[in-house]
Amino acid sequence: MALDIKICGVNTPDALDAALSAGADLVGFVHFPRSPRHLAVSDMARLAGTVGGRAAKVVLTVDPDDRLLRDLVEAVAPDLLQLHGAETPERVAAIRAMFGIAVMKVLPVRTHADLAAVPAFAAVADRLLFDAKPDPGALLPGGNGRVFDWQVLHGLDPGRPIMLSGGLDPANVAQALASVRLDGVDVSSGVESAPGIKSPEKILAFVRAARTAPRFPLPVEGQAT
Ligand SMILES: O=C(O)c1ccccc1N[C@@H]1O[C@H](COP(=O)(O)O)[C@@H](O)[C@H]1O
Repeated sequence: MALDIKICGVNTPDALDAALSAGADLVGFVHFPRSPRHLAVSDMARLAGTVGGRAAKVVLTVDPDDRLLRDLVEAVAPDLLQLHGAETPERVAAIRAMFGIAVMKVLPVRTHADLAAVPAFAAVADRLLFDAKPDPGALLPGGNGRVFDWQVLHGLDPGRPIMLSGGLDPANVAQALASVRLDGVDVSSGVESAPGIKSPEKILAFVRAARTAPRFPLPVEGQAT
């Protein structure tokens, strides 16, 4: 499967240009007022309206109510809804049914025990995104630049595309892709020069590093492919 590369927290035309010209497959727009990447519905609609089919549009929300989702869906016409809160499998299924839009559920991970809910979410979500679990009381549920032990995902096969996020950057994304089987990678703070300020150079370096990385499982030396 081709690798999906998502640049998230895109909040300006320059950041969007950088992500699109670097060749990102998905661009993420955050609606979460505490985030330095937050976009109001109308600002998101304006920015997302310029994507023009060059990448999939992802709207990120945290425990959204139906009203907010309806406003975002009408204004932005996303290709994918990223649910980054404590949404239950029942809520994920309801949102998917209500809007008829693919849903990516985020699962926060620190240890193997955090994967217990994978089958329940795999049954209702189109994709799963594994992100580093934030510390209790953290201001943001994601976008914290924290890495978790990728080996926790080793051997995981939920029957849905798997994306990885959490502290990825141009320097470590190749290592992540070599470590476990992934269908996609997602980055926000690792391609910024300051919180909420995307760096075009880092975006390009991230996409290049991810595109050229050997992916798990790596070929065994001397073995025919
Ligand atoms: O980016 C944010 O501000 C954010 C706010 C609320 C929920 C999630 C958020 N970001 C997502 O978190 C992961 C990991 O980000 P990072 O690369 O470690 O900075 C990613 O999916 C972001 O889109």
